Amino acid sequence: MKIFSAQQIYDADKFTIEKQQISSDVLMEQAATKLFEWIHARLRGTKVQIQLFCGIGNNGGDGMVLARLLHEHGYTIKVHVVNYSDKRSKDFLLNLERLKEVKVWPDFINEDSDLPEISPNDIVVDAIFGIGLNRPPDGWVGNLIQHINASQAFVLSVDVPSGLPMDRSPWNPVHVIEASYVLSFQVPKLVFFLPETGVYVNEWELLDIGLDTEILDRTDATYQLVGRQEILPLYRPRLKFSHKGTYGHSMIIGGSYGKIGAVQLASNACLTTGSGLVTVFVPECGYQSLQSAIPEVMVLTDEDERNISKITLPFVPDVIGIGMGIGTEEKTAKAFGNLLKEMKAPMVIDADGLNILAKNPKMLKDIPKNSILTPHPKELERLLGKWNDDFDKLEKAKAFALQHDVVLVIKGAHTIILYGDKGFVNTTGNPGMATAGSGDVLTGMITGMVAQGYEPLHAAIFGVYLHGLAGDICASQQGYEAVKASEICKMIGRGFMEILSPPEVEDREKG
Ligand SMILES: NC(=O)C1=CN([C@@H]2O[C@H](COP(=O)(O)OP(=O)(O)OC[C@H]3O[C@@H](n4cnc5c(N)ncnc54)[C@H](O)[C@@H]3O)[C@@H](O)[C@H]2O)[C@@H](O)CC1
Ligand SMILES: Nc1ncnc2c1ncn2[C@@H]1O[C@H](COP(=O)(O)OP(=O)(O)O)[C@@H](O)[C@H]1O
Ligand SMILES: [K+]
Repeated sequence: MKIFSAQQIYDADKFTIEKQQISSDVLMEQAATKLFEWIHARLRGTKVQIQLFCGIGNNGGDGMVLARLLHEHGYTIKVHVVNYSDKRSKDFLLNLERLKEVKVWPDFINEDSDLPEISPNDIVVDAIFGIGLNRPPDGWVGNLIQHINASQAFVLSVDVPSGLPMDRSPWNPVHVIEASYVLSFQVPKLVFFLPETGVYVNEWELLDIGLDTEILDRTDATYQLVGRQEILPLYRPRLKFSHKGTYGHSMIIGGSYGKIGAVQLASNACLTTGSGLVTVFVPECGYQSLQSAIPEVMVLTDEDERNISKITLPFVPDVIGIGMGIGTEEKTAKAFGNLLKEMKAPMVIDADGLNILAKNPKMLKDIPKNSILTPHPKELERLLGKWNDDFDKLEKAKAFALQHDVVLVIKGAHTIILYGDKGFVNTTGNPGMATAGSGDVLTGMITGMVAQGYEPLHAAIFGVYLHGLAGDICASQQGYEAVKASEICKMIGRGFMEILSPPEVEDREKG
């Protein structure tokens, strides 16, 4: 699903109005009717007080229409106009008049007003700012936002949490509505998925407000949200007359004394994802444990007991997954550097493999074509240097991926895969996966997908989605805390099955 920028949303708005020959207030009425229907379906007339805080732009206009519809259906409402500017939008004014016509008189809040009382049992509708926010809210508006956040009431944000800009981090982190639920119009917004701004969005859902499908189809979005719909077409079915050679030979290189488990997790995940053959290359000390833990995996060892010092491969693998638990010893860095020079096979580079690259940037030019890098934020910072905010991070990361012609997987709650000028935002996964070794499992999985012939970008997108899905299945069975990397690995098969035939109620793509 495409993620639009604010400008693209305004353009789609304009196009729809022109093509469908409607006036902008009709679109506003449509949007607010969807909001109303959503609320009405859940409250069914419950006698709860709904306090609507409406700005003076079109987000506030949506709030005005919603207030009228709620009033007409007998709900108890209180309407506040947050009067932060005298540049009121045309449709806000129109709908303010329509609200007065049904005898609802909003109170106007300005700099000098007392903060309205909000009970924890109230429902707050936040329609102060939408995607038009382009400068910091005034101090008193910020205070009102803090007051709403402190109320413990359920806060339903219209389109986006007020105070959240669409293209940068907030000016003041406490002057943003902490939404219990966001009902967002038509398309998801990138801010919902980034660590600095996603925290304001507890849950979100899209409302189809009837923007024209032609413009939605035609608009080229930089970022896409990846759900099952995007994953299913990438799936490569196993063929009846295939054999293990059909699905590639993966090489997993990593480990050091005390960190052989990382290789065990990665190679097991690689096999479980479907790689036909898997060989690992580890320091001598890893031999026994690997041979006894995973009988399906073949083991090659370095001449060094504790660290990788010289990588000699007796065959050319289809893909190499490298870096987990490998350490950053000088001899290891050298061995890795030589491998990069000699090897043409694509690589999936993780963990200390990335740290070695960050310390030795000259090695970057030797990364084989079609390779994938899987940093977590700290590893990414070592590669890129510091960034100002999440948007700056994405720009810098995109430039890095382009310059070195790699697929860059930025791991996190919503892992983002960057390639060329495009980004793919993952929707699966959960905080249970913040656990030792879950990244090693991911590296093994992506390696296994490349081995089977998935294009590198598809291997990364599919692998990340499947990894999160396996983690979600684990969490659904035993709760977040008990999720362990080895358990994620055990659920890979179930993950595939769920992609191919999902359970009846599918709600994983919600925020
Ligand atoms: N296609 C869509 O998605 C539709 C969007 N609509 C609504 O329209 C909203 C956007 O409306 P607007 O463009 O009017 O913008 P907002 O309602 O977000 O903001 C109001 C206006 O205040 C000004 N402003 C920005 N930051 C300010 C600040 N810190 N202090 C004071 N003034 C500030 C801006 O000039 C802006 O136009 C959307 O979020 C959505 O709620 C709907 O009405 C209908 C269709
Ligand atoms: N809060 C979270 N929500 C969803 N996924 C998460 C969360 N925390 C971590 N993950 C996922 O778990 C993995 C952690 O990887 P990493 O930090 O490299 O772990 P390790 O080094 O222990 O293997 C990544 O794929 C990341 O996306
Ligand atoms: K809002």
